[in-house]
Amino acid sequence: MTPAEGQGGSRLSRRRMLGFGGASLLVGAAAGVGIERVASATDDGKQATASAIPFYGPHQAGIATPVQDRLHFAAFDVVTDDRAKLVRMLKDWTAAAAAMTAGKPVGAGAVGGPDVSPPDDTGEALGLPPSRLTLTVGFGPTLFEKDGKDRFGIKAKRPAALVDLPQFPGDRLDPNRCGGDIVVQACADDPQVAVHAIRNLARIGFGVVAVRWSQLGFGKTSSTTPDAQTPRNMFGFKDGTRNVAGTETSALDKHIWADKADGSDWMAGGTYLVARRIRMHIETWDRTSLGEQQDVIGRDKNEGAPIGQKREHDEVDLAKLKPTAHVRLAHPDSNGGVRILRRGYSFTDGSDGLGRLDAGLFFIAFQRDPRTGFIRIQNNLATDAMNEYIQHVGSGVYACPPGVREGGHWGETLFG
Ligand SMILES: C=CC1=C(C)c2cc3[nH]c(cc4nc(cc5[nH]c(cc1n2)c(C)c5CCC(=O)O)C(CCC(=O)O)=C4C)c(C)c3C=C
Ligand SMILES: [Fe+2]
Repeated sequence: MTPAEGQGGSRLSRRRMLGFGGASLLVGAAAGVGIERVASATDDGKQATASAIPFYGPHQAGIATPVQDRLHFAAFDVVTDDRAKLVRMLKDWTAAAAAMTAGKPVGAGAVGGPDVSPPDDTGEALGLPPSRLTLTVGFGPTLFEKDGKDRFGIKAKRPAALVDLPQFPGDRLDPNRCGGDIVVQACADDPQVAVHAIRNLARIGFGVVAVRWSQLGFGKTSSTTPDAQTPRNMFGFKDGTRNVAGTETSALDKHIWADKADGSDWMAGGTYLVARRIRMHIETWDRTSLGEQQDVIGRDKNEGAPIGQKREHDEVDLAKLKPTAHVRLAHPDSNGGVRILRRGYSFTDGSDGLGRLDAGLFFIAFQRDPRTGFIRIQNNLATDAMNEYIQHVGSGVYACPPGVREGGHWGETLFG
């Protein structure tokens, strides 16, 4: 396997057609058509090019990147014990991810190939711009060891920070919405682009991985761009006011990016992702008075200002908030100064059979170490007044490796 094979989308696809879906004939012609279509699709409008987020770099995109409108988050189980097959798939995923984030189809494309084989790309993103698609990969604790078995010879490389999350008071976790060996976070401004990306990765991974659970999200509940208008969550409050901004380089280095000094060389430049599916009891909240809602959050509902202040971005005066206010308990000053980068989305999956909206927050946070980040804060939230209105029902923790260099692939620092 040469580096070029591992990286170049079209060259890789020509050799790996079977892996992408069975097409192996007339590949040169098919690839030609695919590339031409890509060119016309992206040349049509300047916006298409402008809306591509670079895939390669020192850190993975989709973390400090300005938050996109939509999410498709998928956790996969690895269904083989064959390390070579897993690495092969990660290389194929990388080539596909690099293509899709640039607005190009997977492999030889969706059309123009041989009639007798399924196309490399499923086609629903044909003609759509990149839509700022980012694909971010993470590795769960079970990739390193599952049922006492070191399936891929990487047990010794499990970072100390990749701890299993403890059971928190009030958790009602559904095992079918927890864990996973590998996770992919797809974010884009167009839901079709995000869904297309996950669908094609799942298809490429057939026989190596299987989707364990997934989550769609809309209405971002965080901001990594403080100048932009802060979005609102399903409780109607501005969410993401105080977050780590993508431009805060020193805060990112201190609180988000892992370092060699943390003990795992292969994770330097990476980070740890904690995901929680949090059901919000909307009907109960909607019967709660405005004053009580504001006391629960610790901010006013209109402006988003901290209680006792006037403007959204005014400093929080913790003493002015109720001791059980969410913002007071989550604030860095209540948690040893730690900061996390929140990147969650709202979800609604219709109603729950009892007439209640099945809705909530798909909480995603990136941090340098979950022990001092999410776990510390979540423990402090044990007395949060908001707990009466929410329930954690899904969970996962994953090590997100550093970004991919051109010619490299996802998992290179771990498996290389
Ligand atoms: C363990 C971490 C956190 C969980 C879980 C969590 C759930 C959660 N949060 C809201 C709504 C808001 N959170 C806000 C601020 C905020 N929340 C966390 C952490 C968790 N939230 C932090 C670290 C902060 C920032 C604290 C600070 O520095 O001031 C806010 C206020 C606006 C903002 O600053 O973003 C809201 C609103 C919900 C609804 C929820 C679970 C469903
Ligand atoms: Fe919060």
